[in-house]
Amino acid sequence: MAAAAAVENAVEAGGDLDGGAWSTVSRSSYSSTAVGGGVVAAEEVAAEKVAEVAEGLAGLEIGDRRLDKYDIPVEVSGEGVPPPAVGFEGAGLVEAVLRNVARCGYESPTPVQRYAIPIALAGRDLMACAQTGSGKTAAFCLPVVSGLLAAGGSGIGPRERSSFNRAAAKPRALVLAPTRELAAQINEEAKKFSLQTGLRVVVAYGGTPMYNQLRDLERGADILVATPGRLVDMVERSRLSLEAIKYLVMDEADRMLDMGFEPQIRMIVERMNMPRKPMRQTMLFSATFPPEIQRLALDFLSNYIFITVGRVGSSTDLIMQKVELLSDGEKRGYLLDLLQRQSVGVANSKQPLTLVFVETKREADSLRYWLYSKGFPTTSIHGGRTQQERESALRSFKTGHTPIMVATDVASRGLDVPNVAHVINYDLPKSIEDYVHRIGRTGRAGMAGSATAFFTESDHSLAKGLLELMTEAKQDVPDWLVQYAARPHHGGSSCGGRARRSGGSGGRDFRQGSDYPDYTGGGDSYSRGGSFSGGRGGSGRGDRGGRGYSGGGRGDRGGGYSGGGRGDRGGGGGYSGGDSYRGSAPPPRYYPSYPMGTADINASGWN
Ligand SMILES: Nc1ncnc2c1ncn2[C@@H]1O[C@H](COP(=O)(O)OP(=O)(O)OP(=O)(O)O)[C@@H](O)[C@H]1O
Repeated sequence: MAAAAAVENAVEAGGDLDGGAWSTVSRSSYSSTAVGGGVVAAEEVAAEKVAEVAEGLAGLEIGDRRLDKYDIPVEVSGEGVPPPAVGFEGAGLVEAVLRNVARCGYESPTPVQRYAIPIALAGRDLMACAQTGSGKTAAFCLPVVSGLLAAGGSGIGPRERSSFNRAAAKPRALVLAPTRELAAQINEEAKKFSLQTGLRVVVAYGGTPMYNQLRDLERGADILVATPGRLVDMVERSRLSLEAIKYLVMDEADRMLDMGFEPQIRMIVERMNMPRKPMRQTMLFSATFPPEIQRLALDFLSNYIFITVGRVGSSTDLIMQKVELLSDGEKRGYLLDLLQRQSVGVANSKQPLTLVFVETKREADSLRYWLYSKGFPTTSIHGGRTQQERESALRSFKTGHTPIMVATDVASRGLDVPNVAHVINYDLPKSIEDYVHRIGRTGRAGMAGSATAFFTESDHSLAKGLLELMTEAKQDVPDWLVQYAARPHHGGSSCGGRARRSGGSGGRDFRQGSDYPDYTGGGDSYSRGGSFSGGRGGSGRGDRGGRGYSGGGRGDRGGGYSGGGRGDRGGGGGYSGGDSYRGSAPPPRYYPSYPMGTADINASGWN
């Protein structure tokens, strides 16, 4: 185990090395050990199931982009909604930004971009919910960059922030993200879209010395991308002022507003010197938006427009989802077999990029060493590693040096690693939202991907959510999952029933629920798309017909699903299905479990 760790450390240390670090343990030796070394009792696992999963993976056309897969219904609600853009040229972006869009090779906008860009350029607040990998980053970056350029000038000239006077930097746009890696990634994207515009994009996140980031800020910042903790620190040291903020964006907004981050977000937005909400423009983006979070977000938004691409929290059908019923004792053997089989038939027995999610930091390390000892080049990313180790691990994974990465939820949101072929939920997450984000690390930007979940008895409370999600994404659902979903479950920490509320009242914008008193009910609400025609009740799914799935066109949003209940949350309910809030009592707050099973957000690695 120690030897494996030493080897991997050497690899990670040289994540971007040429073959140097690898000369100690060659890739081919891994492969041959892996293939020949199926020492763990493969007979303990259902071999034919493994073969089926591996086969499915082999059949994926990973290199074949299908951006049309995102052409699914878009619903927009709110007052005075600007019409969607047809192409980037007609979206109202300034010329310099259009040039950068072309440099990125984007030919046409994805649906969330088509709708969000004109709304953002019109100066409207926005809550946008679109599937993982569907281009939300550009959907907020492009209008922000364009808007800043159109407004002219730079927020702060370098002279004002020389290291002599140490005046606080005053960015005009702030993008908040929950993890350091995601902040770094958004920073890179924003830089691409700001190329040759004169705008400066600066990033600030924890885990690294502040000194360099402060130096960078002092040189001027038009757009600041930050994690909340580091941002608060910089403001408190008077090195950063939020008084000039015109644009506030929260990426992974439901995570930013959940119990872990909400206090920091409130401090940043409400108690520092940021302009009040009608004076700034606020935009929230995520692939999932539980209604209780939508409600909470009202504090930050002003007369906003709500966009949803597909259903709130849905997953793209670019991802082939499988779920396997296992006992805890079977997991390792099954995983090993799966990994061995997925490299069979691939040139040099090379492993496709595979992300394995586990629940704890400890399990991440343990599994990483174990896989290493079995001959698989594996790295890990979790909050217990130093930032340098985390970045090195991510690099090593991206470049394929260690094509298997064991991760906790620190890697579940936002990370855009091209060509991740397979996401394995070795441990299922506590909530279906986290599941949606995790599997969304594959099947991005129109590429196909595969996701396998190891379901054990203790995941019972997630069954209903999984069933609904997989059914909606037109996946094959095993009978045992249907049975689990039908059985009542008690207690447990999962919130599987929470997330997959179907639109009992038909609306996904929670303002359309009957208990939202301030909403006039007016405004423009319309939907586009329509590829949901036919629903799912019929074709091949009749076996579940008696289970309350109404199917049938778009009515499937409102009908069949019973909602899942909130009993597991102890609050006793209030939700009766649908995204609308129906209880008369104040809503229970959304208290998700922390990614690493700790209540300390810093220790968890989320910031
Ligand atoms: N219009 C476009 N044409 C082609 N590729 C695009 C377009 N817009 C975005 N992409 C690419 O799609 C990939 C996914 O985009 P992005 O990371 O913004 O997704 P996302 O919706 O934020 O996902 P997540 O919910 O996981 O954070 C990126 O590699 C990005 O470069």
